[in-house]
Amino acid sequence: MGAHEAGELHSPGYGHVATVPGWLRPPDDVNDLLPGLWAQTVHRAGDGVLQIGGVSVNDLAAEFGTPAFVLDEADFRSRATAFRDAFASAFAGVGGADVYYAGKAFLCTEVARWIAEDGLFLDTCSGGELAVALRAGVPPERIALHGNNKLESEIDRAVAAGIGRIVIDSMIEIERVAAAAERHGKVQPVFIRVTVGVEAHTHEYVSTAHEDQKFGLSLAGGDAAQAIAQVLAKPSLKLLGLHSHIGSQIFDTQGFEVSARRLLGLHASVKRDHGVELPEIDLGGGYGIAYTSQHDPLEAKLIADQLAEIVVRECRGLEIAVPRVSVEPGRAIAGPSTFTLYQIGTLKDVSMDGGGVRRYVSVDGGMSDNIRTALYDADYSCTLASRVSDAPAALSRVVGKHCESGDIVVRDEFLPGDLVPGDLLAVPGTGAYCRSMASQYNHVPRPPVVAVRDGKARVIVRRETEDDILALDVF
Ligand SMILES: Cc1ncc(COP(=O)(O)O)c(C=O)c1O
Ligand SMILES: N[C@@H](CCCC[NH3+])C(=O)O
Repeated sequence: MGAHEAGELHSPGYGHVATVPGWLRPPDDVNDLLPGLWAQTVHRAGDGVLQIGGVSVNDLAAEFGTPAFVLDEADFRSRATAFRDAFASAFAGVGGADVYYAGKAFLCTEVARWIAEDGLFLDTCSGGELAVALRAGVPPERIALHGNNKLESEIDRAVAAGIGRIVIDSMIEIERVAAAAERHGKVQPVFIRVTVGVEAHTHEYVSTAHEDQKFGLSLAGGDAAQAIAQVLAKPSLKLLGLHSHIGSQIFDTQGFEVSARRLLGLHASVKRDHGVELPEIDLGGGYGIAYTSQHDPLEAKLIADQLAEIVVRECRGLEIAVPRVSVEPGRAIAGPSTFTLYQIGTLKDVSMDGGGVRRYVSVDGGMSDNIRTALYDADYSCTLASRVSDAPAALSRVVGKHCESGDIVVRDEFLPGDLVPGDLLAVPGTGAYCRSMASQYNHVPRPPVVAVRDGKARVIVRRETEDDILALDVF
């Protein structure tokens, strides 16, 4: 099957004509797994059935039901340790570096344990995430707390637990954290989140360092400098460093370079203006992953080496010592580790406005387990997982079971033309910001997370039940 003109594609054998993105091409073999999108152990076994961690998806569906998030433990942990090692080696001999896994991407007690066992740190951004981290036994000094509106109760709990850093996000919060530290008779280590004025090349909703948004204290407007002076004047706070996170799903280091340069400039001014050499700096997370063939992510080693080069060069120019650097990758560790396993319920060929027919493949989940397509126009890909097929590919749209026409999981994909109800579909790259952003919309219970390793599967987040949902109602 050859490539067609961008924009209009014909699905041989089915007469489907559909407008699709220019980058989408019919595959040579519809059973092929696109490289770079799947967790490391995923492949088709001899019988054609998708396997992960040595377990067949048909067995997983039979034992755990669908929809389910299926997580390759070895993949998750090897990405985490790859970041740990890449940053340790890139910053060895200069200031050193720490990797904070951003738990907002996906967090549960078991994952928090892996993070601690594997020698990473953990970035939390709510009382709930902090509770998971503490229950998992993550050493408090290895935990960070973020958030633009941390509740006083969250601040209190974090200070009481002795967490390693609270990232201050507003002037008001300086007083709140200082008061909590005084109450507990402690000196709380803090960072200040700085808005460095960078327009990250990503979706507006996940871009976080331009001026007109809710996070951080402005560098250009002088709020950051004012916050630094106020924090330094508080005996119950210890300013460890400055923080910047420019956004998420970013593929080039340009934005990080501008951000690091501005942050280090401010860092140097603290020494000049206050005579204080801050020991650390935090460059945030945001490294992109591949959801489709159009994405080309950077390897952890390349990211670490490039950031080290930028930081060392800037520090040399500013004639300051290289501070200890931390980064906060979430998506790049969790995202590729997981696919969502769905069962097909209905199939429908629908006439399109401009002529032609589009095949709608409805699955047993949808926008309640993956809101990213509706929220950010995110692109995903998918494959028939429970068998192989030699039927010609049909241009298809995978949709959920919710009460909205925007309930789309995979906007455009070539799937075998002979799909039937009961077939299983797998959508890769759903380890980050899918389970963590899941809802109970339409009272659809949230799927479990099943971790697979060395031929064994176990539930690490159980499936929600209708009883869980009913139990919330007071009547
Ligand atoms: C402060 C902070 N750190 C880290 C992250 C993790 O980002 P990502 O999952 O894109 O690496 C985020 C989310 O964008 C964030 O807001
Ligand atoms: N939830 C976003 C990322 C937000 C990152 C958190 N600051 C996404 O799915 O892309």
